Amino acid sequence: MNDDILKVLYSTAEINAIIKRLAGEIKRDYARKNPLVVCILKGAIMFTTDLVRAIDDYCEIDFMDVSSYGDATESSGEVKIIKDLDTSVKGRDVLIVEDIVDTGRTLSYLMKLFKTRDANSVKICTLMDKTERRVVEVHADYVGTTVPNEFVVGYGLDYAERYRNLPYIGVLRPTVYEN
Ligand SMILES: O=P(O)(O)OC[C@H]1O[C@H](OP(=O)(O)OP(=O)(O)O)[C@H](O)[C@@H]1O
Ligand code: HPA
Ligand SMILES: [Mg+2]
Repeated sequence: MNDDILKVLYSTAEINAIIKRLAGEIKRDYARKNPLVVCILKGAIMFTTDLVRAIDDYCEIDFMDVSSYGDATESSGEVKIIKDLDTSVKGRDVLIVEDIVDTGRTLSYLMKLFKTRDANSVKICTLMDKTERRVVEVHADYVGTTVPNEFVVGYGLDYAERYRNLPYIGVLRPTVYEN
């Protein structure tokens, strides 16, 4: 295990089991709807690629890159679009895929944006929900698991762009970011 990881919260096998359950729910709810799956870069990259393969049914995939954390463990509060979608969401059933809901600012911003762009429906699928940290109200339709108020990394999630490639989700040793 990486020395900077205090403890593993979810192993690869546990992540896969969560994804199988979520994919089943999504496949049932979106049957014949051809949803537009929107992966929020960069954190949701691993989750999205595994989720859409587990859904194994019609869907289109697009990517949007937004950022509010920079290299910090605290959100700046301001959401910036780094890369917008290539696809129009007008009339589409949009499923936003996120790795984690923390303060809720990113998803609250995206929900409003896609509604003003006249999506037919907008739902959220998040692998993790850190409910204790919520600042802005956000309802996620599909939630993999609720996580404690600790800074987690791996399986797409970073601290200062590191640890995204760990195949598990772990709690980062606070000494890594406190110094
Ligand atoms: O609920 P919030 O407080 O808005 O936090 C959640 C968001 O923060 C992280 O992304 P980040 O902006 O760090 O960019 P990244 O995905 O490229 O790491 C994470 O991937 C979510 O997108
Ligand atoms: O716990 C977290 N880890 C990594 N990125 C994050 N963005 C919001 N919360 C987190
Ligand atoms: Mg993100």
